[in-house]
Amino acid sequence: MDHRTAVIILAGFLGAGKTTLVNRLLSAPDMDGSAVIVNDFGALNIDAERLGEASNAVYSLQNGCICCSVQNDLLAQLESLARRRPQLKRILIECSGVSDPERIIQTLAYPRLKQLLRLDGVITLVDSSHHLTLEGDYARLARAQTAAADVLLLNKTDLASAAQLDELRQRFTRQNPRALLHECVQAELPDALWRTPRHDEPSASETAHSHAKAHSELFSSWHWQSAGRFDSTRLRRWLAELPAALLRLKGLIRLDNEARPFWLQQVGGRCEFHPAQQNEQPMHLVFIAQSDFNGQNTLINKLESCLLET
Ligand SMILES: Nc1nc2c(ncn2[C@@H]2O[C@H](COP(=O)(O)OP(=O)(O)OP(=O)(O)O)[C@@H](O)[C@H]2O)c(=O)[nH]1
Repeated sequence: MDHRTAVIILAGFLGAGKTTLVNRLLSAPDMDGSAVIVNDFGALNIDAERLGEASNAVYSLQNGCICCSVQNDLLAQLESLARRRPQLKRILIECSGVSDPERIIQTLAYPRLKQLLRLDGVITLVDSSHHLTLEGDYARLARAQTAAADVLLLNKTDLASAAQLDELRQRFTRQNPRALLHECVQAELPDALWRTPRHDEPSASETAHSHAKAHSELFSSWHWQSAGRFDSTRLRRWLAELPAALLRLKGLIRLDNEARPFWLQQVGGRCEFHPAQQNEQPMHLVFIAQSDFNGQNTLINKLESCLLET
């Protein structure tokens, strides 16, 4: 019998629904004895903050990507978790939206981790409404994410057309025929797809991939904080005019006279607010844009003009 702690890697491009899936898995009945490592590319780990509201088994790795700049931190975190908590059943690794999961598979193949951990599977989420619009290096990164998958979750089917779904099915059947394809909304994943191990032991050839381009060449990220609160009408107007080169925006905001803060989520031209738990923190937002985007100052100036006067 294999007594090593199981590891499941959750990957997928920015905003595909990884945190939505982790949230769902955290409330599954047999998730006791599981831990989640959450990586965010930005300087603030919004995903870990959001998940931390639901579970105290969440560990954060931030300010870089676990597939490259904070890969050593991942190795140390995994080793420390497995040694400190040998009774741990499972570790979920939520990659940042810019991670290449093959690099994480490579990390798990290090002998000192391999004796403690076994990789059960790579689940890659795809934003079905947005995936086909990715181009160039962004499309290549998304392709690396889907190529590494044992299970491919076509998420956000509520936002995708029948033609988009058809093209995605054909594309993935061609590109990664060994992956199980599942279509869903809000990352709804049947238990059998994540409870059943699917990944073969990583081999040397499998781990010999090279990185196409450094993340800093593709993405820029910055964060913003304020002790104030927004006028919701002005903020909504600002959100409606965000440039396409801004790939992801998320964080904690306060609106008008509302007592509770909200989690703001913006991706693929869509925006959502979800109530946050009691949170004493000031507003803070993380931005991830294409590296050639140079409108950061204008964007922030306009954002600050949405603040209520104090
Ligand atoms: N309409 C729709 N929205 C969804 C679905 N799944 C997730 N979302 C929304 O998409 C946004 C991004 O979801 P997340 O789960 O945060 O995505 P993520 O992959 O963790 O994002 P990053 O970590 O920033 O890459 C949130 O506003 C979700 O509520 C879906 O099936 N349909």
